[in-house]
Amino acid sequence: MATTASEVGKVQSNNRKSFTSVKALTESPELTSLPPSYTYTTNSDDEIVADPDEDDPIPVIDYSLLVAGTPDQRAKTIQDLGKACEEWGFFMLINYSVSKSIMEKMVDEVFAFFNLREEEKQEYAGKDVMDPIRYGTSSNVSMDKVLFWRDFLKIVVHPEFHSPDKPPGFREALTEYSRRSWKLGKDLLKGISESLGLEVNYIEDTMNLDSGFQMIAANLYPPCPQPELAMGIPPHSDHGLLNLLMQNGVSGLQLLHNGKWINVSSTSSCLLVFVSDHLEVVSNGKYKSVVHRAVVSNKATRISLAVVIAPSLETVVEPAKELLDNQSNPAAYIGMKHRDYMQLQSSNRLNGKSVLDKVKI
Ligand SMILES: O=C(O)CCC(=O)C(=O)O
Ligand SMILES: [Fe+2]
Repeated sequence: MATTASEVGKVQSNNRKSFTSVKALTESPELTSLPPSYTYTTNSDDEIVADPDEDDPIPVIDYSLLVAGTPDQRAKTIQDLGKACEEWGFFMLINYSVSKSIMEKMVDEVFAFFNLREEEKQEYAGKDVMDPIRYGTSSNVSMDKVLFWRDFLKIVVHPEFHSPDKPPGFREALTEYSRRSWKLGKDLLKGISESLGLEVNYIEDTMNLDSGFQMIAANLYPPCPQPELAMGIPPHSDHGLLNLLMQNGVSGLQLLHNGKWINVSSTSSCLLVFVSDHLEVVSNGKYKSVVHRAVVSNKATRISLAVVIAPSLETVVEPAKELLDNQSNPAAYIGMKHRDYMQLQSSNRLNGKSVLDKVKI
């Protein structure tokens, strides 16, 4: 009997839950059109997709001025940081302390992981959102009504470091990139604390970043035969405080900003920084986690690599008391343990800010 496209790449290994990766699907010669299970419908008639407006460009933050600028430069950068978090929930970071070679090495190793044989990758397949290493496809296969055109690898690297054993250079690249990006995230959170009028170490201390949760999420979006009918990741906001994203020079990210989907260009020389749900909670809604999605193309394979900088799993995340006032600024979110927030997210379909809405008062 002929193998159908949906069976391609389905590998049974060690009783783990196996699945068909998008990568395996695209390598099947039968694939000429999008399988119906991947057909995603948007209200595309109502949607506006645009490049950033010249009058309202995506904010750019210079990291070197934050950590090594004059007092005036640092003060101005903190102010810009606050404005970016408030108005966009997103900014591009330039002149940061992770070298291009470390980033390129990491992207190469991520490619090498996805290029392993399907059997080898499926060793890490499925199971629970709390698993330290998780290879998967779509978003949450047991919940998704439509499958998304994306394979992923998620790895928890702090407080305990984990890494797949293959490919051979992966662990070393991941060790270096995790360490550098964690430091970067903490430096940004110092500036963000100050931009809220809080002590420089406020977020670091109250979110228990000594045992904070850091996860690296690599996304692979292979070329898609009918990209206009498919979606890489549907609209969502991220858990955690910040998400630092790099990509391999192929575009696909869009942000929801003032009711429009804004294309984020593909430059690989900057890091893209997202305000995530827990920073929205801590700031009591002053800073907004940004809704974003990833669209796909039929030309090139896109890789993006997200670093989630988040409170320790046992931290109850709630609005900073120092920012609250019973009359003028009452708490707008209930407190919730980070671990419970993650579980809640995994039991919901990705859908805009639907998880954050559950902790809104
Ligand atoms: O691939 C992208 O540009 C977005 C990835 C993303 O939103 C995520 O990993 O949470
Ligand atoms: Fe995201």
